[in-house]
Amino acid sequence: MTSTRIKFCGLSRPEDVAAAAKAGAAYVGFVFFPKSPRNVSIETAAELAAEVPVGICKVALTVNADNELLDRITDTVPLDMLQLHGKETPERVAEVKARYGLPVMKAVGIATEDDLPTLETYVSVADQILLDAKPSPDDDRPGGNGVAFDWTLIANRRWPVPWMLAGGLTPDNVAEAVRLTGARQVDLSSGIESAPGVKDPAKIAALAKALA
Ligand SMILES: O=C(O)c1ccccc1N[C@@H]1O[C@H](COP(=O)(O)O)[C@@H](O)[C@H]1O
Repeated sequence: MTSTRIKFCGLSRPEDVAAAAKAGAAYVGFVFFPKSPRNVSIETAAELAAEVPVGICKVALTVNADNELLDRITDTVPLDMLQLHGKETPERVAEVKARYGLPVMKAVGIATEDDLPTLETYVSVADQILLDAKPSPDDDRPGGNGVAFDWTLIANRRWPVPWMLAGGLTPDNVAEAVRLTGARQVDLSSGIESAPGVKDPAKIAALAKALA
């Protein structure tokens, strides 16, 4: 069993949940963002969440969600964490955390050294931070694009809250990413798919093997 904690994100079918659990998932993520090929309805997410074994953290990923959407999600889906993957400010992160009483993970896009100070603005309000590749202006979603950032930018950097590495990770590159960055947690979505939005059980198993 790997010591690296894995988040399998963008699950949309019961068999995805089963494959992630079998591979030793620490977290599973459900995407609530209509522009994503991984978008699930609140009802589907509730059904999937009910299948998640005890001990695996169930995460709802939203992008600039308002309270009305977050109310509906949290009223219906049994969750353990909220992942904010948009342009939410530190004040909004604090507001969401207080309103829902759930741990919050804030995603921050990284492209160059200049993006690193942004991380510091969230460490006092977020329970975890997630370092993802910064989307390009042409991307119609802020994550799940299968793009990696330059991992050497964060080699030997540490933050006072738990953090997760994301962006373009695959079974083929995840071990090197962990070695270079020292990440103890990784988050994958498109790298474990056979087509956009379709999780591949063989890639999920290969990912776990790559970190074993
Ligand atoms: O997965 C999506 O479609 C998505 C949509 C909007 C925001 C974030 C999204 N995914 C998250 O992005 C990172 C990196 O994904 P990938 O492995 O490069 O495909 C990860 O945290 C996903 O959960």
